Amino acid sequence: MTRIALIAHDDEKPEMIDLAQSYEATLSEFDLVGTGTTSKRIMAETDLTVERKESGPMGGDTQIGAEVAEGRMDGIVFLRDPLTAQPHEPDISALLRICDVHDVPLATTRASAEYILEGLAQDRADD
Ligand SMILES: O=C(CO)COP(=O)(O)O
Repeated sequence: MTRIALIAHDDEKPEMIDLAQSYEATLSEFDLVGTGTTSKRIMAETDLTVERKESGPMGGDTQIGAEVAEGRMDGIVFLRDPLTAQPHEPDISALLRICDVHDVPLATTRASAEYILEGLAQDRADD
């Protein structure tokens, strides 16, 4: 099953919720995983089930990066806050890097996320 990760920094969580609500039917066909607070918010505000990892600053990005390294992840939506420094910046950089290494689709904006979700849904329909 197509497995994707949903991650959003605090300022981007409203955008992530809006994306999850807009694409709820599509996302419901996927196996979803996310960082702690992002997952909790999505589950509170949609009917989606998201496997909860640790919160980002506590290692959630690293856990998701490990799944990328293991070849378990088909795509990542990571809505980053480009204007606020994060204490776990090394973890964030590592996640972006490991997606590059394994050529896993990674969206860091709403517009690119929509392309990835639609592309993965199309791949699924073609299977
Ligand atoms: O910090 C994050 C990603 O780097 C997101 O973590 P939360 O979803 O727990 O807020």
